Amino acid sequence: MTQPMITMEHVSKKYENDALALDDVNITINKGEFVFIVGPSGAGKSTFMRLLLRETLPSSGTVKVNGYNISKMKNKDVPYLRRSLGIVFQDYRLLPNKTVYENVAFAMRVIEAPRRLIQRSVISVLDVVGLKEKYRCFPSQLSGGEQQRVAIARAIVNQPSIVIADEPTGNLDPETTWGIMEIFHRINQSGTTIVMATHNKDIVDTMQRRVIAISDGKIIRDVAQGGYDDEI
Ligand SMILES: Nc1ncnc2c1ncn2[C@@H]1O[C@H](COP(=O)(O)OP(=O)(O)OP(=O)(O)O)[C@@H](O)[C@H]1O
Repeated sequence: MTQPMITMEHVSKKYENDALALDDVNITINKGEFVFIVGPSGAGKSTFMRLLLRETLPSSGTVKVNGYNISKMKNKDVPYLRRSLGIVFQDYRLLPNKTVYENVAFAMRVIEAPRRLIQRSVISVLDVVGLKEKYRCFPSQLSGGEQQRVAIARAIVNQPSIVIADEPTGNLDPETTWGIMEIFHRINQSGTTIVMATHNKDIVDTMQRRVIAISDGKIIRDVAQGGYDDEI
């Protein structure tokens, strides 16, 4: 049974300087999909991702994420939307003065999860990303790939139904990139929807998942299974 997690209907986004970043975008992303958002620099990928997080609002059209209508929802509900999403950035964004354990636990403390549940969940997700042994380390003691794995653990610890990743392997070497993609693959296998913006042709070509290509703010290709730029 298909269950829409993200829908965009006739979505356009014009910034104050009149730049048209998205132009009549229509898409549906269903539960369990793994979707790559690709396109050249300036195409509108980041704008697309920021709309999902409600970091910006559409100029027209309707964006729905996890049952929330991005334009109509109340400000007080924005934290609930964001907590229902796991978010991974290119630059990890870990808290430098907290340990690996504390960085991940923090995401559960803010929702006031019980202490026992926090302990159990943090250890479990650190195991998923292969960093259980490093729980006492600080981010500065880890490699870039390890830091990104902590960021992924933090993103999934509250069991989000959607993980949104903006260029998550952008700072990593090819070998480390594959380790990270393997983790995203496993998270997706467990039923979590994944939306990932990337410039990395190699990973898109190899993974053969849904590809949505944006150029000049328009969707120019949307294939259920494909590579970075085949058919263009
Ligand atoms: N805050 C903003 N104010 C004004 N214009 C913006 C803003 N953010 C993006 N734009 C413009 O909107 C268009 C799309 O930008 P966007 O950042 O979404 O592209 P992108 O595909 O993510 O690019 P990149 O791959 O380089 O990150 C560009 O023309 C950009 O200059």
